[in-house]
Amino acid sequence: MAKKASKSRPKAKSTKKKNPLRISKQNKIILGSLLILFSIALFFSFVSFYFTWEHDQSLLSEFKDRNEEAKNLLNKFGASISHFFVYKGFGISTLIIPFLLCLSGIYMFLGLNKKGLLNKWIWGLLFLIWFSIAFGFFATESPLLGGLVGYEMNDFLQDYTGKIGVLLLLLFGLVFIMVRLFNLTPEGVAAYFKSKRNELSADFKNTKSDKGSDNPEEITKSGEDEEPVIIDTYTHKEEIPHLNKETDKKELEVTVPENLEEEQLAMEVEQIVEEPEEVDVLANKLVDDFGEFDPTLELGNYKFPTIDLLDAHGVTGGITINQEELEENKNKIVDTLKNYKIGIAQIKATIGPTVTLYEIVPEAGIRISKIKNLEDDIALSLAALGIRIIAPIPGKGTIGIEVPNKNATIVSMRSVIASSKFQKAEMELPIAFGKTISNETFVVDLAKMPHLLMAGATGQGKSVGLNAVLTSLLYKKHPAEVKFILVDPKKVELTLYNKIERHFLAKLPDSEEAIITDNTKVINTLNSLCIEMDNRYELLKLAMVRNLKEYNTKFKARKLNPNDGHKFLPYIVLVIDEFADLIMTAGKEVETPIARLAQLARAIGIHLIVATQRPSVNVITGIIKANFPARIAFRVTSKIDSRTILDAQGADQLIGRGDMLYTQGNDVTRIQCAFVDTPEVAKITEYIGSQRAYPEAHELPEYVGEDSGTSVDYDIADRDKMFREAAEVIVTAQQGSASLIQRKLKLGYNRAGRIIDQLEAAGIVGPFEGSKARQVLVTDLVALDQLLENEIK
Ligand SMILES: Nc1ncnc2c1ncn2[C@@H]1O[C@H](COP(=O)(O)OP(=O)(O)OP(=O)(O)O)[C@@H](O)[C@H]1O
Repeated sequence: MAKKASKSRPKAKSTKKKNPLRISKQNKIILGSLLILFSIALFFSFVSFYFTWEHDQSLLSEFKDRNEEAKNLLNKFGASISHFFVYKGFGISTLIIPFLLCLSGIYMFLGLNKKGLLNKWIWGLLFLIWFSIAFGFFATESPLLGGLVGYEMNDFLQDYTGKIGVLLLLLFGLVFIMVRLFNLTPEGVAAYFKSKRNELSADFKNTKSDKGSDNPEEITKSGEDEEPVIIDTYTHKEEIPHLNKETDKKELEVTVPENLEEEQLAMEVEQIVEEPEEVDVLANKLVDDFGEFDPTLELGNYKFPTIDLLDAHGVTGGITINQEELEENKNKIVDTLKNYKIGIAQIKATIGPTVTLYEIVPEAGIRISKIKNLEDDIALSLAALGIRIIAPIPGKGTIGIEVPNKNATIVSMRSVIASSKFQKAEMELPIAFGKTISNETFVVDLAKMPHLLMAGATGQGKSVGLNAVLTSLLYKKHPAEVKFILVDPKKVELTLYNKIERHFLAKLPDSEEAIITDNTKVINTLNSLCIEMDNRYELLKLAMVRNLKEYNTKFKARKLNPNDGHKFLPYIVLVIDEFADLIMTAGKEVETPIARLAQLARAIGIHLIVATQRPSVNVITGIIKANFPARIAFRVTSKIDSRTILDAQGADQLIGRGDMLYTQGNDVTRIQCAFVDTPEVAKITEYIGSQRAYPEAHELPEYVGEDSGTSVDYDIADRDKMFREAAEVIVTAQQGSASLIQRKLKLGYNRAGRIIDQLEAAGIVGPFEGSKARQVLVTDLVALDQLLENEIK
C-alpha cells in the first residue's frame, strides 16, 4: 500500500508542471515557421553536400576564418552540419531529418494534434537507421550513402553475426516495416499479383485480338469476343473476394457512382423545371429588393456591453494549486480507506476552482457501497465541509471524492463571458453558469432546458446565479431578440434592471413598473403570458411551422405577411425570484398558469426561471417539478430539500458561495457559479440603458382579472372598454360567440366570455345554449346604436 501511495506522487506533480510548458498560439506560429525554415536550410545543405563535400572537407577546421569560403549552398554552416549528419551520421538517409523537422514545423504552425506527429517521428527514425545500415551493408564502396553510423553499425553487427546475420536482420527490419506500416500480408501480396496477372492476360488477349483483326475472317470473331473478355476480367476480380477488397472496391466505386451521378443530375434538372410556389416568388422578390428582414434594425446602432464592464475579482492567472494540500488530502483519503480495509489501485486528482476531485479506483473485489457508506468518516478525517462522494462516476469506472479547496478561487463572470466556449456558442439563449470541477466553462442553452428551477438556502448564491443568467443573455442577445419579465417580491434584487426597461423588459399595458414586485400583478402577468402563448401558437399554426425558431426564420425570409398579424417574435424569459413567497400567498392561482406555461411554452419561446429559498414539497409541487427538468441546487440545509430539488442528495453537502449542482434530467454536474457583483450589473444596465431605446417596454397582451368584472356586469359604467366594439362585431357577424370576439379583437378567453355576459345583460345576445352559438337579438348596426343610446337616456 505504501508503495502504491508513493507511486501516485509524481502524477500529482505532473499536473502542476503542465502549465509552464504550454506554448501560446503566437509562439507556436513562430516556432513552427522557424522549424520549417531550418528544415529547408538543412535540406539544401545536405543535398549540396554531395556535390561539394570534397572541396569543403578541408575547410572544416578553418571554420572561424572569415576569409575561407565553402562551396556548400549554406556555406560553412551547411558544410559543417552536413559533415556531422551525413558523413559522420547516417549518410543519404539523413534527408529524412529535414523532412521530419519540416513536418513538425507545419504541425506546430497549424496547431495540429501532436499524436500523429510522434508516430511519424518514430517511423522516420526507424527508416533512417534501417537505410543507413542497408547502405552500409550494400554500398561499402560509397561511404557517403550509409554514413559513418551505417558503416560502424555494420561493422559491429558483422563482428557478432557475420554477413548473413546482418542480411537476415535487415530482411527482418524490412518485413517489420512492411507489415506494421503498410499492413502487408501474404494474402494481400498474393491477391495483388493475381489481379495483376488477370489484367495482363486481359491485355494480352486484347492485343491478340487486335493483331488478329488483320485477318478479315476474324474481324467478326474478335468483335464478338471483346465483351466476354471484359466480363471475364470482372468475374475474375470478383473471385478475389476478401483479401483485395480495397482495390476491388475502388474499381467498383469508379464505375457505379459515375452512372449514379449522371442520373442524379438528370433528376435535379427536372426539379428545377418545377414551378416555385407563389409565396416563395413574392418572398424571394421582397428579399431581393429589401434584403432579409432584420429585427435589430430599429435599434441598429445598439452596442453590446463590453467585457471591461465586468470585474476580474482579483483573479488573474488560473487556479493556484497547493501541492501540500493535495498531498495531505490524498494521504488522508488513502489512510482512511485503509483503516476500513479498502485498498486503492489508483488515485488521480482534478483541481477545480472550489473543489478538487479525487478519482480512485479501488482494488478488485471491493464493494462500492462500502466506500459510499464511509462518506462521513472521510469527511471527518479530512476535517472539511462539503465532501461529496460519487460512486461510481457515471461513464467512468472510478469513484469520485470531491474535497473543497482550502482557498477557493472566485470564478469571475468576466472569465466565463470571455471564454471562447461562450463566445462561440451557437445557441439560441446561451447561458454561462460558471466552471465545472475540471475548470471548463459550463455553457448551456436555456431554449433547450427549456425551463429552470433554482433552489438554495438563503445567502448561498441564488441571486448571483440569477444575475449570471441575465448577464449572459445581455452579452449575447440584441434587445429585439429577447425580453425579460422580472418578478421580484423582495423588491431589491432585480431593481437594477429597471434601467433597461425599454430595451429588454416586457410588461402589462397599464402597469407603471416593469419589474413586478406585487403578488397580485404576478397573477395577471402569468395569465397575460398564457394569452401571449395562445396567440403565438395561433401564429405558428398559420405559418405552418413547429417552433419559434422556424417561425422567425420564415418571417425573416419575408414569407409571412405582417398584414396577417405576423411579426418577429422575441424570446420571453420570465424570471421569478422567491417563488415560495408567491405560492404561499397566491397558491393555485399562480400554480395553474405556471404549470400551463411550463408544459406548453417551450416551442413558442417562452422560458421560465423560477428561484426559491424553500425547496419544500408544498412549494415545488409535483406538477411544477414534472415540468422543470433543468434544476440547479445551491447549498440547502437538509437532505430532504436536496431530494426535492434534484431527486438526489448532495446539495446539502455543498459549501455555499455559488457552489452548485446542475441537472438536466440525468447526471448531476458540480459547478462553481460565476460571480457577478451588484456594481457590475449596475454598470452593464447603465451601459445599455444610456443607449437609444424603444419608445416603450415590450407590451404583453391585456388581461383583465377574474374578479374585476363579475359584480358589475349589469352596471353600464363598468362595462368592458371593448364592449361596444364587441357588440358591433357580434351584430355584424350575427353570431353570438365568445371565440369570435376573441379572434377579432385579440382578447383572452376569459375577457371575451365576460363581454358576452355583459352583451347578454344588455339584451344584445340571447342566453347560453350549450354548444350552439348564442342568438343575436339585434339585427343590424343601426338598431344597435339605438339600443345603446336608449340605455344612456
Ligand atoms: N458565485 C459566487 N462566487 C463567490 N461568492 C459568491 C457567489 N455567489 C454568492 N457569493 C457570495 O454569497 C453572498 C450571497 O449571495 P446571494 O445574495 O446570491 O445569496 P442568495 O441565495 O440570493 O440569498 P438570499 O436568498 O438571501 O437573497 C454574496 O454576497 C457573495 O459574497
